[in-house]
Amino acid sequence: MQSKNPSDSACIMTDLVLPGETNPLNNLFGGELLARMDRAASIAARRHSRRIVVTASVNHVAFNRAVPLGSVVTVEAKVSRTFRTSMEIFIDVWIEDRESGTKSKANEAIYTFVAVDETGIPVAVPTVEPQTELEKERFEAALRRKQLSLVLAGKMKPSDATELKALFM
Ligand SMILES: CC(=O)SCCNC(=O)CCNC(=O)[C@H](O)C(C)(C)COP(=O)(O)OP(=O)(O)OC[C@H]1O[C@@H](n2cnc3c(N)ncnc32)[C@H](O)[C@@H]1OP(=O)(O)O
Repeated sequence: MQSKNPSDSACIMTDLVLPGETNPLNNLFGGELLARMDRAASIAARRHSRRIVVTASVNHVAFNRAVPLGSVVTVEAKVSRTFRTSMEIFIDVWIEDRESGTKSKANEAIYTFVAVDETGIPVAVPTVEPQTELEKERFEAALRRKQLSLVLAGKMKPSDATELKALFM
């Protein structure tokens, strides 16, 4: 299977924050942002694998900044690393200043998707070749994050998490 670049499958979705999508403080509701990120990430995973993909895990979400009503929000999802059947997707969320048009980072998240066949059985995906410094950094740290996610899900024994153990030794 031929390796792909993260930019080959990147998904960039830009949309407004409307009144039905906000909390009592008139900021974007967290669940709405999670759904937008899930959609963008699933498109990137599907483009990369050209398969049916399912969300296996939400590994990390940081709601660092509130996103006010009326904001123009850009959700950018890229494959950061692949394993046999799973893909780690990194999502950056940006808000656009109305007057200057400058984009500033509001939030980020990391999701894991698995490619499956028509019966839901996991299938192999192409590898990814990071190109930029940021893509390389994210690629390098992804195995650690995968092991942490598997340990937290009870799917890996902490004693088998070699990359995690290496952090503390
Ligand atoms: C329930 C919902 O509605 S959630 C929203 C939509 N998502 C879904 O419906 C997915 C439901 N879940 C599933 O279908 C299955 O659990 C699957 C396909 C995600 C995984 O199936 P499993 O039988 O666990 O398969 P398997 O053990 O082979 O794991 C497949 C891959 O997922 C990875 N994986 C599974 N769980 C996790 C996790 N919590 N974190 C990180 N990776 C994980 C495995 O490490 C493996 O990766 P690899 O092949 O790249 O090494």
